[in-house]
Amino acid sequence: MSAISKFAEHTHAGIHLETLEGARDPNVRTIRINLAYRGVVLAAGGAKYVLLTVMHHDDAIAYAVSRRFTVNRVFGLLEMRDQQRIEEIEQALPPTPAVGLFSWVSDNDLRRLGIEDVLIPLIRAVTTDEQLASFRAVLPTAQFDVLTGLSMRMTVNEIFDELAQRIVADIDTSDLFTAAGRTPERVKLVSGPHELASILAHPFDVWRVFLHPTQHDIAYRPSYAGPALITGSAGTGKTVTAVHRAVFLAGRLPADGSKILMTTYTRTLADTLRRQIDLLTDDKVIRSRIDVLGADQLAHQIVKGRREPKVIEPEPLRALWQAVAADAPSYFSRTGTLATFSPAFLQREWEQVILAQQITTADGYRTAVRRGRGDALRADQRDQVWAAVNGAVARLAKQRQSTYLQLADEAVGILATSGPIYRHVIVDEGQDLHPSQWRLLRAAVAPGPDDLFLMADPYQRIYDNHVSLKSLGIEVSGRSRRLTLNYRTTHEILAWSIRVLNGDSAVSLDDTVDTLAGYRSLTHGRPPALTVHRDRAGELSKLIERVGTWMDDDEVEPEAIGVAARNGQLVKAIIKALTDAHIPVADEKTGGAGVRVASMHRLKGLEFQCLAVVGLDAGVLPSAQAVTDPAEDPLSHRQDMQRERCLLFVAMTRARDALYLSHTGTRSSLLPA
Ligand SMILES: Nc1ncnc2c1ncn2[C@@H]1O[C@H](COP(=O)(O)OP(=O)(O)OP(=O)(O)O)[C@@H](O)[C@H]1O
Repeated sequence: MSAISKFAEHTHAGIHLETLEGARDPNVRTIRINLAYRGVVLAAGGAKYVLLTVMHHDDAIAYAVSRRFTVNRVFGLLEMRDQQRIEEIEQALPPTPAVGLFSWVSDNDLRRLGIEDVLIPLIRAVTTDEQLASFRAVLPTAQFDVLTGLSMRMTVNEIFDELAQRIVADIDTSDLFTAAGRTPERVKLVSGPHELASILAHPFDVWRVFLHPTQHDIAYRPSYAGPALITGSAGTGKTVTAVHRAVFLAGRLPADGSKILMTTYTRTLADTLRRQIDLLTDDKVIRSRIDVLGADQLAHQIVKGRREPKVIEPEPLRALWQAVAADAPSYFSRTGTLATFSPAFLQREWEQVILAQQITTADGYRTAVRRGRGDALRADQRDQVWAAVNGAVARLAKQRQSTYLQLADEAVGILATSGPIYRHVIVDEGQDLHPSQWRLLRAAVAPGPDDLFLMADPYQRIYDNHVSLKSLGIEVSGRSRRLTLNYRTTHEILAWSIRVLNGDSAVSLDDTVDTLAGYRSLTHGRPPALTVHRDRAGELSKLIERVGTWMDDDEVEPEAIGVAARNGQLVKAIIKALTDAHIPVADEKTGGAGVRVASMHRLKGLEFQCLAVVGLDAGVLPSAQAVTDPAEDPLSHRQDMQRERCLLFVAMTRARDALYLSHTGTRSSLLPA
């Protein structure tokens, strides 16, 4: 800070900078920080300077001498390459192989995608993915990105479409400073020492400062004419992008009390969002304009303005449906046996058909379309279901209790008279919201430009809610964007996780079939480890060993370690085993810090440096309780299985650097071979 301040004070800043002999780039200089350290600086023209890095003296000189900066002819970006290393590699190159990794792409197509001419011979020599990966540190990032996409067999056109919005006309390739401004993922132009200090205060939260161009374009677009939908699979920075948008929009709000709502699936996730907003801005005015609430909290808060709502807890609710199902009449099933409706079936029918479509009469239910609800019901069965559901609703009313979905419906009614309460609504984890919650969000903001900004990943749908936004009056057509680069997980972990999805396709909230094309990670690491055990005790003792190694040998903080299992019983057993082994376990209730042990569902939206997913036995995953018997209803069975696969996918993609998997006895059929 003091070196930079001194530098800024002097009008003839250039005099503090030293040029270097033998530098690959004439514009690179170094600046003294103290006796031990030097900064490397790029003179970008017109008395503008870019601080590239700060290193020990000798390292700084070596860095400064080797790097070269150019302006990309297609995208106008400021790019850096390790010219010295490239020259060394080129000298050692064998003759261009007949079949290289990129033989199928013409030189012209490479150029069209922004690859520099000088790099083409090097690229032609690449024959394997590993070789390409080893070039990561020497090639300009954006060009390396393109090559990774090609190596994954994305077509030239697919990549071009991703990049098309970034093409710039009339580029002056000698104007480094303008190019720096076009490169927000690498360069941050600061207004002064205060902004610089706030950046240096959180060096590990790189996303606060540098967004990927697609993320940046999405988050900082001046305006969307209406609701916008951003999809992207796990770890592609949806939350980060949403947080940037929230702060950007909050900065533009008039000072008339207008507010932004940022909402997500649960209260815990809302807490995470709140922390991220606090990291991005310390401006109290901006902060005060953003409400962060879980979707249920929002419904509760609005109803609370009118009356004191009493929400039924999950356990009594389950008991209530059990009682209702026990009283319901029996019927002959498709296989000719006498059957009764299960409590889970009745509850799902209520939530997924009746509440979802706001059906209020028996006649309405008799003719309702039961999209995604498996086997058809005969008219007499529908009357039975209707009577049973009405029984449950009447019991709830008698107890003066409501479910959160009922509160959401009530809140919509309240807003219909009071009018919208937010200027913008931003939604994270949108794939799991219920139609009642969507109606509430729709009612919370007046239709118009920038009303709804929605983030969702249909491959991470782990509840039953399949929503068509259009049918709920939320039209996103022409305003959908996709994020494809995974910033969290290594290539090795991601490859395993994707295989769990088994090639299933998922329908997005805008009714299109989502695809994982181009979904990729740029970092590499160890492949996931999978261990098998004879009994649970053995499995848990290996888990303790694993967690111990992460903490002791790899020096990972306990809070950066997660352990996931499919059910609550296993979670309890793991907590006990870790506690007995004197490993600190996080406790949400007391706020105690430690390793986070939770069900797969509860890890949604979070991330861990090291993650263990245990108890992946055939009898545990898929969960028998959560999957309909195929003989009873094949369509529901398929949907339930896909949901279980997504759940495992969500769990595995919480891992950043290390993923450890284990099971006792026969492995789950959902694990890839
Ligand atoms: N541009 C970026 N630069 C650096 N890190 C980033 C960037 N974008 C995202 N990240 C990091 O990648 C990780 C995943 O980001 P984020 O949680 O926003 O993704 P997501 O799409 O919401 O994930 P999920 O759907 O799996 O919850 C986080 O650690 C985040 O800090």
